[in-house]
Amino acid sequence: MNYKVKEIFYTLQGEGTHAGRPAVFCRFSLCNLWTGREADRARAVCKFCDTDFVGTDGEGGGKFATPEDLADAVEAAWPAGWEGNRMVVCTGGEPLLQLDNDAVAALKRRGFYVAVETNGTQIPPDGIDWLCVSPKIGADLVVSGGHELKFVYPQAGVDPTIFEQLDFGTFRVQPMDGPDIVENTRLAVEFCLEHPNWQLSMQTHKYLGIP
Ligand SMILES: C[S@@+](CC[C@H](N)C(=O)[O-])C[C@H]1O[C@@H](n2cnc3c(N)ncnc32)[C@H](O)[C@@H]1O
Ligand SMILES: Nc1nc2[nH]cc(C(=O)O)c2c(=O)[nH]1
Ligand code: SF4
Ligand SMILES: [Mg+2]
Repeated sequence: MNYKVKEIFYTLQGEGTHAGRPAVFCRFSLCNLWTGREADRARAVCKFCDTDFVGTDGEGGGKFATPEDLADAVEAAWPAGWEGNRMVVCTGGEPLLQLDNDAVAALKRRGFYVAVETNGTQIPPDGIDWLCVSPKIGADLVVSGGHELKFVYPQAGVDPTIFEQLDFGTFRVQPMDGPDIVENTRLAVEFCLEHPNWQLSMQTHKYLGIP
């Protein structure tokens, strides 16, 4: 596998259960639900993406020929001298188009807690420590369980409670960023207050002004 990676950078996990935790982000190129080109956004399955995942030209990005090369690049982004508390968030684009058993194993050999952000359309590899699934209306959800379900809300008028039958440890709504972020945040708060088995996920990095 030749891994194509847009960028690798060190920051705080901004979203979900692990918000606030230092982590290396490995953003894989490519997604199956959008080309990443603005000209294609209106006809994409996933139209609200907030991320540039095209190419390999970001900070720390590139093409990595082997799992070891990929894991070396992730390790190089972790602060020198810190053996403990290592965490990597594999995201994208859609990371599970590329992240395979060997890459997860190589990251774990370097002591990383391996978290994944996925749209749920691909079967995950073995060994993932934290699987966060963010379903997209209009795409086939093939993952039926994980640690965290994080539904961008509101989305196509769909009631998030349809996902409650799935086997996830925690259920969250995350306000859809874009022109309606203020109203979407109000709606997400209201949804949680009316469904106490759901929690709010904020994109805290956007408020903090960090990547
Ligand atoms: C850019 S995606 C990459 C990982 C994967 N393709 C996915 O969709 O889960 C990372 C996270 O950002 C969320 N996201 C993307 N665009 C968003 C937006 N406009 N507002 C809020 N969350 C968004 C996704 O749902 C996902 O949870
Ligand atoms: N700080 C920070 N936290 C994040 N959590 C999920 C992200 C993503 O793009 O997948 C993300 C991101 O882009 N930045
Ligand atoms: S599935 Fe994820 S990476 Fe792909 S377009 Fe949607 S939010 Fe962006
Ligand atoms: Mg992001």
